[in-house]
Amino acid sequence: MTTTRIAIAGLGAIGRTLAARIARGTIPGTVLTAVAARDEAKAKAWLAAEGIDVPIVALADFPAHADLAVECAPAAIIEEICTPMLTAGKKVMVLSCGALLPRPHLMELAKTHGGQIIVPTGALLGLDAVTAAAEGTIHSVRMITRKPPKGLVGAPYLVEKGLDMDAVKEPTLIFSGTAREAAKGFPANVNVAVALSLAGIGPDRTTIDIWADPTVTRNCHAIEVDSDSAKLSLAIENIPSENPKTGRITALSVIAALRKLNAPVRVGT
Ligand SMILES: NC(=O)C1=CN([C@@H]2O[C@H](COP(=O)(O)OP(=O)(O)OC[C@H]3O[C@@H](n4cnc5c(N)ncnc54)[C@H](O)[C@@H]3O)[C@@H](O)[C@H]2O)C=CC1
Ligand SMILES: O=C([O-])CC(=O)C(=O)O
Repeated sequence: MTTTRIAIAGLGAIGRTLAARIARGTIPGTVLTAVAARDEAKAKAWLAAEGIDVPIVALADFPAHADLAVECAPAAIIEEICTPMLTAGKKVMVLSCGALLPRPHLMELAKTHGGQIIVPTGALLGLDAVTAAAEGTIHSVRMITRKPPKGLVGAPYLVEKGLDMDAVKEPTLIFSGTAREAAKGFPANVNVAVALSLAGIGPDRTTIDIWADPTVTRNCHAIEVDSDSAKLSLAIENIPSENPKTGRITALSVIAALRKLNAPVRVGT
């Protein structure tokens, strides 16, 4: 079996789950060869406590260590992670996929050097069926997201509009627009809408309503797709991880995607 050397950028809610699983050897065909962290001392202590023996390296040095980097860091540093790997013709699995929209040059870089940007299903569902439907004609894609107000705190859109999530006492529609606009206003909250748009009809035709809803404890996403091959009605209720903005299933989606890389049997598109 081929072995893919993996580097992880960001040891937060997603990165730590992922690092522990790969290092334990539970994903055949993968080996953890490097990590990058903002706080090196904290990362070193965590790696030691977990018994993970892997170097902490600069993002620029990832290509020397890995075939594939998993980006699970703040959206703002996507360039620092993707540029060296893609220039070296390597692969990057991107969780902060909303940050790809204003940076089409990263996709060009992948094309020019024979690298690849992989956007996993992440905290969503149904991208298999949406990509299949996109091979025919999709008429519309609509998403409705409901999150507990604390899962939205800090979003630039809320800051700009002066919306206080502590003051929300009943379900409140706080945003309605395209996936592209949502990615700008909520870069750490609705990467899922961008993944959906990239699978289907693009960020300017995919629409999303975002509700701050104190009656829910999970991050809930509902999707309606109308196409010439199928009508899809999908829903997922994500249990938040230690990061209230991020569903627990996100790291598991990355693990499932990594397992498929070199598996002798591969299920799903
Ligand atoms: N595509 C999807 O379905 C989903 C995407 N996400 C996105 O994935 C990303 C990661 O999410 P979480 O793990 O929950 O975030 P997190 O905030 O728990 O972890 C991010 C980590 O990156 C580290 N970091 C910051 N600057 C760094 C640097 N220069 N180099 C290396 N590490 C650095 C931080 O110290 C932190 O440990 C976020 O952008 C989030 O919005 C989250 C959930 C679903
Ligand atoms: O976990 C979720 O429900 C979705 C999320 O944070 C994102 O799309 O960035």
